[in-house]
Amino acid sequence: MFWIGTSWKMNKTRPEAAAFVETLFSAALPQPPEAQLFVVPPFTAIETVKERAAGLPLLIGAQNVHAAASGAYTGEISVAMLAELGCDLVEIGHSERRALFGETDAAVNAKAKAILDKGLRPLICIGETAEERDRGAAHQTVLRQAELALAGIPNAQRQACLLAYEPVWAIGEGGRPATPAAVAEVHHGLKTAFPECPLLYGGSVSAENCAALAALPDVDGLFIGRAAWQAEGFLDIVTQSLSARSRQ
Ligand SMILES: O=C(CO)[C@H](O)COP(=O)(O)O
Repeated sequence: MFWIGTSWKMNKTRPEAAAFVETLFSAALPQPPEAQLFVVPPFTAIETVKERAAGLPLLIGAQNVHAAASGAYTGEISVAMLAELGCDLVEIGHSERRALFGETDAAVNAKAKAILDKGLRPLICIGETAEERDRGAAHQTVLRQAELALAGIPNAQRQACLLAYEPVWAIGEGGRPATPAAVAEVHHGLKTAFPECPLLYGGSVSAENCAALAALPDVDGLFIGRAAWQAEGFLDIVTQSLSARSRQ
């Protein structure tokens, strides 16, 4: 199955989220087992997306969670609260959360376990910085991050864990897209070490490079930011990626 999703980061009001979903109804969306589509709205739009997307083959995620079940954690949200909203998956370990909000590998591991305990899927982001790549430590960095994120999680449960390789230098406006060759190399190493986990690529995925990335043998999905924030862009990438895979 090929996974294709987008995180909206801190973008979209509820009307904007509803409009995105409305556009998806005008397309014939692929379904499992061919593909699994997902969107990861900000917390405030999750319920809107869930309600408006009823009947669509679309999973809904959240962008963060606290590992504790409840308690005095002002500003935080538990897995049970996300499950109650109908979330299917929770993104953790994104480089922006690691760099801007101090999310550690230990926190990612605790969150992954809490997410799995409630029957949701963790979407675990990993990726090396430009400095780590330049000194030849890209493989070592992502293998360490994945190992720490999955520590103590048995193989049977790892199948529910999505890994997203997102090199930090490839993310966002200032990012430079990773070449398919660079993605293939890192994905091969990760797939060899963690064969149970579906492995997605993210970081400047676009209409221009999605087909080449989707065609790579160790890429089980694409995790898209800016290029999929408009529904038309998302649908274009879905169509191109799946037809690239069908040509393999
Ligand atoms: O999280 C991401 C995908 O949703 C990632 O940060 C990539 O963002 P993009 O570079 O804007 O595609």
